[in-house]
Amino acid sequence: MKPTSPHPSGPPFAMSGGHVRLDGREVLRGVDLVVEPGDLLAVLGPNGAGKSTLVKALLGLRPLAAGRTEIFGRPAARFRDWKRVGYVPQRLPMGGGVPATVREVVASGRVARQSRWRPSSAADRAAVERALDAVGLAGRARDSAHLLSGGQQQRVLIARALAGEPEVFVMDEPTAGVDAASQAALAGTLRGLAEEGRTVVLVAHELGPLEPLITRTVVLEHGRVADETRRTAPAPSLAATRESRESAA
Ligand SMILES: Nc1ncnc2c1ncn2[C@@H]1O[C@H](COP(=O)(O)OP(=O)(O)OP(=O)(O)O)[C@@H](O)[C@H]1O
Repeated sequence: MKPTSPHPSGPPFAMSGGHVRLDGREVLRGVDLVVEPGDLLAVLGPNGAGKSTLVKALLGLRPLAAGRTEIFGRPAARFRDWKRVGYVPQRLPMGGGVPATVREVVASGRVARQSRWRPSSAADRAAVERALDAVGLAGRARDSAHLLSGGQQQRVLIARALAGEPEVFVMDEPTAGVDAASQAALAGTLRGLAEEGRTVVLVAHELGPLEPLITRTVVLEHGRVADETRRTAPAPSLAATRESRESAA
């Protein structure tokens, strides 16, 4: 994987005063959150607190009723550089379409890097194989993804995001209903991402084996940030980046 961009145009995510209304109910109620490069941030909180809504809003998948949110310095609605962001949804969308193999699902993570003018290359194929290896599914690459266990399907989704080699990962409950082997595989993957200085935002009920890797937690309750803890300082170079940005603001 390539290292994190040395010239980020802004923090991976910055939300200020974020409100989201769903079915007439305020589900997020004035959230301020800046995700710094290199953060391994866990969004915690009880059922219905708004955790999934927060990460979807950070990605621009839930429009804000008030406030603003930016991805790498651009308003989420106008952000286009999706190869910088990898999203791991809660579960594999299994429609009635043709069953895809594990490799095909993972290869779809390269789409933001391809175009009509630049079809699949050796680099794309190598990234897909690395991602399959990283989650321990290289031996299942030809299997139908929908025949795998819930934990293995979760690993396929993580591999799909890894294959895109983004700078920042957003994972919605990657540990929910996942077997111990898949949780351990995820912890190993996160350790590798942390060592590379990648940024991860993940939603979780319980951290389990991920606990020692998390550098920062945000606890949501009733759509507000009820508690925020930084466990580890960001790397000095990243802290310096933030200071210079703050002094420029
Ligand atoms: N599409 C939707 N339309 C209407 N209400 C929604 C929608 N999605 C979520 N909600 C409601 O918004 C609230 C927050 O939901 P959200 O999924 O963000 O919470 P959460 O903290 O992720 O919960 P969980 O831990 O159970 O996944 C809940 O009360 C939920 O019922």
